[in-house]
Amino acid sequence: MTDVDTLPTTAAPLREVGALIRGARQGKGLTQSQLAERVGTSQSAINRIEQGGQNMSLDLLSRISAALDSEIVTFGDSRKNSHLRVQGGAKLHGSIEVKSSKNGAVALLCAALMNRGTTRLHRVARIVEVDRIIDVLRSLGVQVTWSADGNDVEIKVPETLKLDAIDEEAGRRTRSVLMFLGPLLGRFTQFELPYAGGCDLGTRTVEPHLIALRPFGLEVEAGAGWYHATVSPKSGEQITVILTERGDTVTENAIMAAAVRDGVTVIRNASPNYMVQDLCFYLQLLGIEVEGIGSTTLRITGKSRVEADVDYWPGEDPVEAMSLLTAGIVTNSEITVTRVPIEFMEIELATLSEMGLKYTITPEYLAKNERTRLVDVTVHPSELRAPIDKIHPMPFPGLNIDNLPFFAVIAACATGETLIHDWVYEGRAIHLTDLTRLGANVKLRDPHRLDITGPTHWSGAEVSCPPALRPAVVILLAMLAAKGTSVLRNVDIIARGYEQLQERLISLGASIESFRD
Ligand SMILES: CC(=O)N[C@H]1[C@@H](OP(=O)(O)OP(=O)(O)OC[C@H]2O[C@@H](n3ccc(=O)[nH]c3=O)[C@H](O)[C@@H]2O)O[C@H](CO)[C@@H](O)[C@@H]1O
Ligand SMILES: C=C(OP(=O)(O)O)C(=O)O
Repeated sequence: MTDVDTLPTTAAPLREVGALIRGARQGKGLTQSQLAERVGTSQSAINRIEQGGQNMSLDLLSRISAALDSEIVTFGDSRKNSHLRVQGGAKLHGSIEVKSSKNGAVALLCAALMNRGTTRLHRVARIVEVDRIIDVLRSLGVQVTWSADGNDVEIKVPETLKLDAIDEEAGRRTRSVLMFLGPLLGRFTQFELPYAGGCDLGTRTVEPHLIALRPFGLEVEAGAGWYHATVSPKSGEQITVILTERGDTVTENAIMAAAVRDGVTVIRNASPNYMVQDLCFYLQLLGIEVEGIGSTTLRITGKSRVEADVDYWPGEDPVEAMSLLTAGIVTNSEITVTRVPIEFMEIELATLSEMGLKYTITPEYLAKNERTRLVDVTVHPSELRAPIDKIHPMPFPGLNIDNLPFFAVIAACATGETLIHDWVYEGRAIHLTDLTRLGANVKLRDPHRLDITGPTHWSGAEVSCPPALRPAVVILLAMLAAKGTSVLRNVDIIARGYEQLQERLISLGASIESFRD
C-alpha cells in the first residue's frame, strides 16, 4: 500500500503501482482477463497497467481496488470515516449537468435479469447503490462489465442463475433487491432473497409488493432474515393487479412480473414516475408491449422468454436536478443546471416560483433515450418568501417525494413560516431538524410536520451526517449557505445516490475538502 496525493504520472511510480496491482491480483488468484472483466476493461489494458505503461484515472484505480478488494493507493486511511469541511457563504457560478438517475439504474439492472440477450445501459451513474445491485447480480453468475471509460455497463445473463450464491451482504444493504422478485418469478418456482435494507427513514413495508405479486402466483414467507418465495405460475390468462399503494418499486415489480409471463396483465394504481417510465421504455426495446406509459393504468403483454441485444440510456435524475438547483438557490447564486427532466420537475419549479424564485429555462430537447424531455434551468439570485400553503409530496405527478427535503433548506432561506409535511416517510422529517445546528429555526410539530421560519442567518457548525441520503445532502447544502467553517461528519451515505457530488459542487466554486479522522 502506498500513500500519495496525486496519481503517479512518471514511469517509476507507475511501475510501483503496477507491481502492487499484480501482487494483489495474484494474491486473489485472478488472471489478468478475470480482473479486466471485473473492472470493465481489456486484458491488454491490465497488462499495460501492471507493466507501469499506462496512466490511470482515479476512477479506474478505485475500480481496480474494488475488484481486488484491496486498497492499492490510499488518500489517508479509508478504514476511517470520511468527513467534509465546508467554507460556506460564497456564491456559486457556472453550469452543471444532471446525471442519470439512481432509481432508474437500479430498476433497469434488476430488469436486465429478464433478458437472455445483452443489455447495454449507457451513462449509468457511478454510485454505491448501483454497485450493490451489480454485486448481487454478479454473485448470481450474471456478467456485468463496465466500459473502459466507466460510463456504460453491459449485462449478460447466463442460462442458469446461481441463486444459492447470492451476495447476502450486498443484498441486505439495498432495498432495491426487492425488485428481483418480479423477474425471478418468471424463472423459478422456489427461491430465496435476503431482507432488503436501505436508508434510515422509518419502517417501509414490503406488504404492497407481496399484494401486487400474489395475482402472479407468488407467495412469500419471511423468516430468519430471508424471504422464502414459492411460485405457482399463471400462464395465458389475463391478470388484473390493483396496487394498494402507488409506490414506484412496487409498480416496477408488478411490471416485471407481467413482462416475464405469456399473456396480458393490467396494472391499476400504477406509479407513472420517471424510473417506472425508464423501465417501460426498456421493456419496449425488448419487444414487450406496454400501453399506458405515464398513466396510472398499464396494459402489458409479456413474453416468457426474451432474448434481445439492446442499448438503453436511463433518463436524467430529477432528484439530482433538485439538489443542484437547491445549491444555487440557498447560496443566492446564478447557476445553470443542464439536462433537467422537466416533466418531473414542473411542480417543484411552480412551487419555487410562488416562493419568489427567479429562473429561466431553455426550450425543451430530448434525452438520449429519445423519450425524456430536458431543459436547462438557470436560477437567479432572488428574495424568497414562505409559500401560503404547506409543501407536501405526492406520487407522480405530484411534488416528488425525494425532492421534499430540499424544500426544508429553501424554506429556511425564505421570509416567513413554511409548513413542510412529509406524510410519506415515518422518520425522515426528523433528520431535517439538524438544520437548527446551522442556525435555522425549525420546529417539529410531530414526526411528519416541520414549521420552518426564515430567513436564516446561517452560521457554520459541526454536524453528524444524518443516516438518510436526502437529509444528508440537505445539510451539506445548508453548509454552503452558512458563512464560516462547517464540518459534516461520516458522509459515506451521500455516495449511495450521488456521483462525485463534492467535486461537482467544487466545480461551481464551492469550497469543500474531504478528510478522515
Ligand atoms: C429505488 C427507488 O425507486 N426508490 C424510490 C421508491 O422507493 P419505494 O418504491 O421502495 O418506496 P416505498 O414503497 O418504500 O414507499 C415509500 C413510503 O411511501 C409510502 N407510500 C408510497 C406510495 C403510496 O401511494 N402511499 C404510501 O403511503 C410507503 O408506505 C412507504 O412508507 O419510491 C420512494 C417514494 O417515492 C422514493 O423515496 C425512493 O427513492
Ligand atoms: C429513499 C430513497 O431511495 P431508496 O428507495 O433507494 O432508499 C431516496 O432516493 O431518497
